[in-house]
Amino acid sequence: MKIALIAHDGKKADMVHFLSRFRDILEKADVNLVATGTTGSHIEKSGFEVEKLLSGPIGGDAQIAAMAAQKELDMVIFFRDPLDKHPHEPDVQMLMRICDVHNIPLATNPASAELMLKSL
Ligand SMILES: O=C(CO)COP(=O)(O)O
Repeated sequence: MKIALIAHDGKKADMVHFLSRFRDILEKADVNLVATGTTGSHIEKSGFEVEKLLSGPIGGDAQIAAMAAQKELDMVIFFRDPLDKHPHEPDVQMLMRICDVHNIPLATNPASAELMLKSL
């Protein structure tokens, strides 16, 4: 089982907090984590093993979308910051579209991500 993790800057602390809350579930389900670069660094610092891709604005979101299109992901958790602007918004939209095209579970906030993890 592979889960992709992405968080905009204003949501990185929320991502780390969220993963810490569900550490048990993630370990029991033998989940492999992959993340965009800066999100991945934060996650790593909190004690998780995670594969780090490029930072989002320079192609990390696109890399995650490519993995989703190739059916390499079981789930995507993307804590977006709806109150901030992002220069790579087209990549963000593309990632979400690809998840829909390939019917990959996508959570964009902690409440939905919690429901998805509890289903593991
Ligand atoms: O920009 C992002 C998502 O759109 C996240 O990228 P980083 O994890 O590298 O900050």
